[in-house]
Amino acid sequence: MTVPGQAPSRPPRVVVHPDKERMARATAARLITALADAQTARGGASVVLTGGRNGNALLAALAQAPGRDGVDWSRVDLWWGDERFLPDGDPDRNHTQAREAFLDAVPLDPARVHPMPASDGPYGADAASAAAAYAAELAEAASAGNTGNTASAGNAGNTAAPRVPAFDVLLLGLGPDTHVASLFPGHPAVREEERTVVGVLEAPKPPPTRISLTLPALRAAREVWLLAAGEDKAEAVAAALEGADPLRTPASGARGRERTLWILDEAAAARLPASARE
Ligand SMILES: O=C(O)[C@H](O)[C@@H](O)[C@H](O)[C@H](O)COP(=O)(O)O
Repeated sequence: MTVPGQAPSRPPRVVVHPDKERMARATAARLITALADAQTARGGASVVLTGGRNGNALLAALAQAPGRDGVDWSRVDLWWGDERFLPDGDPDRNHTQAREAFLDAVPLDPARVHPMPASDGPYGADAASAAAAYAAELAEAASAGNTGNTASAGNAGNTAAPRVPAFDVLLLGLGPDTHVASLFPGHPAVREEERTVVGVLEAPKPPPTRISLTLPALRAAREVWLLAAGEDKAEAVAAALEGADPLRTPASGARGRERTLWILDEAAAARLPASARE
């Protein structure tokens, strides 16, 4: 039995594209189809965006995609899996980069765009309070059921567990150290089982202060798509797909309730056995 909020037993699937440009274009088409299907089934759709080069390349491809009007963007909720805790508009913020790549290209409903707080916002430099505020925003959306579906996150069986929407698609980039979102190997955030969003201090990837969804929150998504391109990711991809301990290999703990999809280019797939590919 699959317990909401816990890793399901269905194994991840792997798709490999010839190079990172074609990977971005194909993933944009795949995302358009997934969101249009979600809208047909449930009225709205929700997607969790990721920072990093592959996440931004996907958004740029989405802005250019011929089929993008197949989605009613005014009925899409956009969330973020993590954020670099910097002032609003800082060029290194994931929100700023997403805005430049995509957000201004489609008719989104501003009320359904949910950036994580900035370090010059109401919580000042207090990343923990900013994270708690984002957790509250997620919980409110979950209880309002604004995507028509919600899921528990946190300790299974605990009815007081925090909740997040059952995101239709949650996107994650992959670090060479196997981090996803801002969950770095061995860091306290990767051990979090109760809270859905945490402040992350002393991250090994700059900037050091970040906000991140936790593994239980990531696992509330219907579908988790992990994006990796380049040979520097090949070892991390192989380790995560071998099912290594998520405390040391956070990517292996990122599973969707219905599907986990690894989307790779040839270079990132180089260390996988042929049997691991679709
Ligand atoms: O804000 C961030 O830095 C990220 O969300 C981070 O988890 C990123 O996705 C990976 O480090 C992969 O980044 P690349 O795609 O640039 O390799």
